[in-house]
Amino acid sequence: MAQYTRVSGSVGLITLQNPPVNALSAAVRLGIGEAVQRALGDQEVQSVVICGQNGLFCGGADIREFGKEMTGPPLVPMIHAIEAATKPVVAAIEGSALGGGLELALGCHYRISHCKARLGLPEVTLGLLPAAGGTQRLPRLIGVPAALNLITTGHHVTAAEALQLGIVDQVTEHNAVDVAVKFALSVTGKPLHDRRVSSLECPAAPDLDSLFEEAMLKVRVACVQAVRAAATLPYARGMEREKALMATLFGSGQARALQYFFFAQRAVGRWSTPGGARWDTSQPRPVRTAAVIGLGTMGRGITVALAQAGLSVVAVETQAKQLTEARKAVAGMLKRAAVRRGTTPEPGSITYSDQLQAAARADLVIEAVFEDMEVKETLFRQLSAVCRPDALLCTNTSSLDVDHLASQTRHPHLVLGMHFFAPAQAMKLLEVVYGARSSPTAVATAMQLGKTMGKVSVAVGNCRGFAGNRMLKRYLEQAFFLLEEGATPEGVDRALEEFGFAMGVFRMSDLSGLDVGWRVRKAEGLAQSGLTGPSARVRQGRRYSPLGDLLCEHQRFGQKSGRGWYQYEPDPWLHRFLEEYRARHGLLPRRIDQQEVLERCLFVLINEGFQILEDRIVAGPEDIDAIYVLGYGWPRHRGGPMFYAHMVGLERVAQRLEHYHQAHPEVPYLQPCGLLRRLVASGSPPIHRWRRAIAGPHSQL
Ligand SMILES: CC(C)(COP(=O)(O)OP(=O)(O)OC[C@H]1O[C@@H](n2cnc3c(N)ncnc32)[C@H](O)[C@@H]1OP(=O)(O)O)[C@@H](O)C(=O)NCCC(=O)NCCSC(=O)C[C@@H](O)CCCCCCCCCCCCC(=O)O
Repeated sequence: MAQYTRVSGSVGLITLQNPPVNALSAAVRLGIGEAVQRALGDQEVQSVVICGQNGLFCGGADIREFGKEMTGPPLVPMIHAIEAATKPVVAAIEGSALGGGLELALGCHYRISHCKARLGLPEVTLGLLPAAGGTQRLPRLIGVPAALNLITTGHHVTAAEALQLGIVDQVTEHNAVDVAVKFALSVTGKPLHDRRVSSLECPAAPDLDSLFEEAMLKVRVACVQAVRAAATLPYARGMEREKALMATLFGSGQARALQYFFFAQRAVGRWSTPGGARWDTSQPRPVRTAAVIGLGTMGRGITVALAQAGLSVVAVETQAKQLTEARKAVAGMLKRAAVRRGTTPEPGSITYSDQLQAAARADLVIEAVFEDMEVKETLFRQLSAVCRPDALLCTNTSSLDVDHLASQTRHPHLVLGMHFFAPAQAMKLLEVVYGARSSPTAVATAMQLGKTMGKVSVAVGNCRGFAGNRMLKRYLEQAFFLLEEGATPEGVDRALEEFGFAMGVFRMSDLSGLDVGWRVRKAEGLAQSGLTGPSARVRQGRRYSPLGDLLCEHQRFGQKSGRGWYQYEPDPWLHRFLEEYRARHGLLPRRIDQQEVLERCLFVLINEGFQILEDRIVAGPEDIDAIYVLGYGWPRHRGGPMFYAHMVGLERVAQRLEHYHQAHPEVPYLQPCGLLRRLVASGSPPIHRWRRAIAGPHSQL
């Protein structure tokens, strides 16, 4: 797992070999330790170079080993042995040096980096801290302020930035290993004491105390405490502190959730459908030219996302005024993004037209017109006539029936949903919605295109609301019911925000606009005005809350109209309105605590997630978790709704749902769904076994 060779006569070359990212697994650590001993014991060898195979230095500790019993030699003494070596050791950094990978490089006496490499200590994003000396060596090398920034944010830096900060000694455009070998020859025999980072004094910085106090407020407390130890304690005591702090983090729920989510985001790429199509047997088609139809907010964002991914984009809008505004808005978005990245915008890849005919030569078309079935039906018929027969026709609908739209075209196997989240140029999530007739190639092509745009694409079956909005509906309804029963928007939002959501459900609803859901409910025949008496709160045989509809009837559409669930000016209207509403319907308000808010809103959403798994709308719990963390603001440090259910315990989730169902029998989906009950009955297997437990006719449940 680490190859040792001698090159250029006197340089021992140690190559980490653990594809795909040369993570520091037990075997790699063992291999490095043995290779270092060999190099130091070899009389012919005067200096050593450490590199990674396949152009990537090292992605850090092997995260898959966390949570299991540690085997193999530990990392910290191995890095100490490298630093203590009496022959110069040079790290040749290509690709990435992250986490333990950078800590290994910091233990070397010199670091040479390829110009395209990225370096960083991202442990904090996994709920950990850099505990292989990272919190002690980096501040000694680049000073406390810069080290604190890198360690507490987990940000990666480019090779040029690393050179400026003093993390690396040289940056090259050539083969970094060749350059490092030459460099190693040139430093043979030079004194090493000043090159051992652990022996350096932390550079003095003014007002360190207030810097630490300020950083403490930004929550990465363990990281800050570890770096403070570097600034105030001798190296050996700092290392003890680093280890003790890491031990408190290691088994924490947050660390487990963040590490789970790291792999979940990657697992969704290995998609499959109940029809048997799979990521590894389906070939994506190349997409060079894409057309976007409809240049409202979503269409503009999608145009930018496609252009930034290097595609030629044909942007079509039939209304002249909207087209002119869109052209300006897109140019502005591209300019701002280029300024942020320090590049120049390339608007040349976008052509604009007011004619659908302009989409005729596109490989793939994404429509983002008004969310109305009739409008979209007509458009799909037109696209089917105008576009190439092999063009993929995609809809950005957030809830309409993809199969129905496919049936309007001549080639239904080439029709898909590509559900972007606003703002489309920035949000990481893409739901790729396959219909009953979508071909595996079509799914693979849309999934690949999402990846090219830098998104996490999740394959989702066609159903009302797909995965994300279908679950959201249950969550929103519970929040409305809680208001009926005595809760306030502030109280519900507070509970959800303390749980970790960036925004509670009512604040989120105000931001996205209450009229959007109202329009959908009207189209579904749910929202009806003027109903009174008990029938006002029952629709289609189930409990229904018309509160959202009533707010819209009072022109309270959220932030866009200045008022929604909140008033953006002093106005006691909403609480009075709720009191009158409860009195009118004979509802006795009661005190609702935070636990009930969380259980009602979150467990019902989780229950719908289990139903979605059971319906085979998605292939596994990771899909739902990726959708909720990346698209709906579920706190990442809680791993996603399905991981949260696993952490809480399936039995408890099922029990609490049952409890609420007994209290509210008119809400059928509070009843634990079949899959959840079967998982509990089969002993609540851990989340990584659910996929297998659910799969196909051979289900173990
Ligand atoms: C490296 C990347 C930038 C590459 O990106 P790319 O897009 O090219 O590829 P993918 O991201 O798709 O990855 C490909 C593939 O590889 C898997 N993978 C990536 N990184 C790792 C990894 N580090 N470990 C394992 N597997 C990895 C990935 O999952 C993909 O496979 P899949 O099957 O899922 O498709 C990019 O991959 C990336 O950013 N990687 C993560 C980088 C990172 O976060 N590194 C930090 C790791 S944590 C770390 O290094 C900790 C160190 O500080 C050392 C700690 C020392 C511990 C000492 C402990 C002492 C304390 C005592 C504790 C007490 C214990 C007790 O009490 O029990």
